[in-house]
Amino acid sequence: MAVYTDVAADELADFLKQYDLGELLSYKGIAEGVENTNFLLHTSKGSFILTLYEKRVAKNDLPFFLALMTHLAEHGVSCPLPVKARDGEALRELSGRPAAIITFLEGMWPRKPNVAHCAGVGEGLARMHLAGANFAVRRANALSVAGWRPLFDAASGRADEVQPGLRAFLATELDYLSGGVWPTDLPEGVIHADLFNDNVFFLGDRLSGIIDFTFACNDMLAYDVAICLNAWCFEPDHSFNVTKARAFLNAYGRVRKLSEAEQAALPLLARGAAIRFLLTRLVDWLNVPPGALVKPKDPLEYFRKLRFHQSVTSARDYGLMPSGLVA
Ligand SMILES: Nc1ncnc2c1ncn2[C@@H]1O[C@H](COP(=O)(O)OP(=O)(O)OP(=O)(O)O)[C@@H](O)[C@H]1O
Ligand SMILES: N[C@@H](CCO)C(=O)O
Repeated sequence: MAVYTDVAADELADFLKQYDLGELLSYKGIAEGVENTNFLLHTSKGSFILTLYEKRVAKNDLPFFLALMTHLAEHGVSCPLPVKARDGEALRELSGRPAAIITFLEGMWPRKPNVAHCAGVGEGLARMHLAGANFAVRRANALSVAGWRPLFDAASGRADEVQPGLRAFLATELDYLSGGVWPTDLPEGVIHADLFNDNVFFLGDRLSGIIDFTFACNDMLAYDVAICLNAWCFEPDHSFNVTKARAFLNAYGRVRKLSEAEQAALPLLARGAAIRFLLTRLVDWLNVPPGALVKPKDPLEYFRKLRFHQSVTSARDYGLMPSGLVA
């Protein structure tokens, strides 16, 4: 459970006086997520999510995230809307942390994603990419190639405690990916950058909402596709499910066609996406804050995914046909 920062009831009731959200009826820490502290609030005006932004989120970036959610919601993406306080500002401070309240979305994230969920997320991701096209604020991706080396440096000394040989494996892969192969000329835009199954809500098989924009940034759109291939198209035993990948990529391509260059870059982008999550998970695994109610995620899941992508020779291995995406 990710509650790094506790908030007392009277402190929260005081905080809510800045809003027009009625009386606080109840609140509780949310038993999911690893990055930030989240509370579910019930007030006399409805249900809301209160987020206290923690370690990996830079305060300067928060206006970007909040403005992006507002922009996307106004352009047809089902995502939370930041709630403004009476002074017109959504970004505030609580318990010494930057904090914001956002609207509550109905739905459940799929614990066992099926092919229909993968198609839903493909369509939803592409729609989000199109809706973000005219968003004017920019934020660089702090967790792209240049951001991986510091993570490696932070974790490498103890990487072999997690798995013998992991340090050397990561060093070799990092040298390869940062040695000039990483694409620089693919179409860019606003990407979610963390669209895992716990960040996509469904009602049945229908996508009902996308949450958690705290890694959103400007980067290659196809990199977001590669992140989703990693997050959605493997089975619990870590085997790649090409049926899910094909459903995901086809659904994406029906809304926004991937160019030939984007398709060709997918195996490399998928390797980059895999090492990014392997590294952040490794750092978190080795550094659980004392007393924090959080269950760190398994870094070795991404070691296995990375090994798979290293064996991929073309996007055909992801179920793509050379003639294009639309089946
Ligand atoms: N707008 C929302 N509507 C409904 N539930 C929400 C909303 N935002 C967050 N939640 C709930 O809170 C949980 C954690 O939220 P979130 O994924 O944003 O946490 P995080 O720690 O910031 O992220 P993560 O670890 O996924 O990067 C979600 O799984 C969901 O149950
Ligand atoms: N989605 C990330 C955690 C939040 O960044 C992971 O599964 O490693």
